[in-house]
Amino acid sequence: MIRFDSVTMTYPRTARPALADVDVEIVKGEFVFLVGPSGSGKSTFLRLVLKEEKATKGQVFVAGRDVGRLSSWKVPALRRQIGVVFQDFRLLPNKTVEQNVAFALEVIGKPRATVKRVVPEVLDLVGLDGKAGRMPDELSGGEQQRVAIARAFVNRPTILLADEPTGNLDPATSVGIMRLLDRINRTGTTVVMATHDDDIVDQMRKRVVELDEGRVVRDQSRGVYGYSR
Ligand SMILES: Nc1ncnc2c1ncn2[C@@H]1O[C@H](COP(=O)(O)OP(=O)(O)OP(=O)(O)O)[C@@H](O)[C@H]1O
Repeated sequence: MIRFDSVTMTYPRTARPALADVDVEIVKGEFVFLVGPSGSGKSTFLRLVLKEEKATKGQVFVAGRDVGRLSSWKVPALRRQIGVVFQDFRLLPNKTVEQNVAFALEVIGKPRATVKRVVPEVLDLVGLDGKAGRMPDELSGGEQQRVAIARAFVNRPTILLADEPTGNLDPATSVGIMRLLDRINRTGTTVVMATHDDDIVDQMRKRVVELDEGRVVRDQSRGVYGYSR
């Protein structure tokens, strides 16, 4: 589903590569934690999957396509297959919960009848039925993250990328968010999550890929967080 073949990525005007000779293969339906110190390259890895950055050397394959060779007009179709969740939720503040989720479908031209049908389904899935009419600032952090996950998942992407999704949440709320990501993973969605949350990684026992200064230093199935931060 995602394959990095000897990928090196160096940002302009920097000396050290953000990713150096990375080889990783993630198959359909896997759940993978990306761990490593700040600046080790986790976000850069996710940006390469989305083609927000381009590999300096090597190849990145997503859903069977070499994204480096993908023409720019095909990038929206690539991104439609990928849901993304961030630490800071990134909801539209002046839209309701329901409108935030619906908007993700409207911008890709889904018919109104489809939007009407699937938005309540996904709000139910993330445990937010009854909150459809609320504004984001009327929700707790955990609820806001559920909206963000609903928005990322409403189009049923094949891949869900999460960049520190529990970074702003307390431990109990984080556990709820992880249960939800696990449930989404069990529907067959490949999940890749960058995190500093050692408790969560240790509890979930999923595959762990550890980066250090842009290199993969560990790739462990049913892994643990494994280093002190
Ligand atoms: N836009 C950019 N321009 C130049 N250098 C960058 C840019 N973005 C990231 N970097 C550098 O690339 C390296 C990897 O950064 P990245 O954000 O991928 O790390 P990270 O593991 O996600 O860190 P964190 O845990 O703090 O989010 C760092 O040295 C960082 O300074």
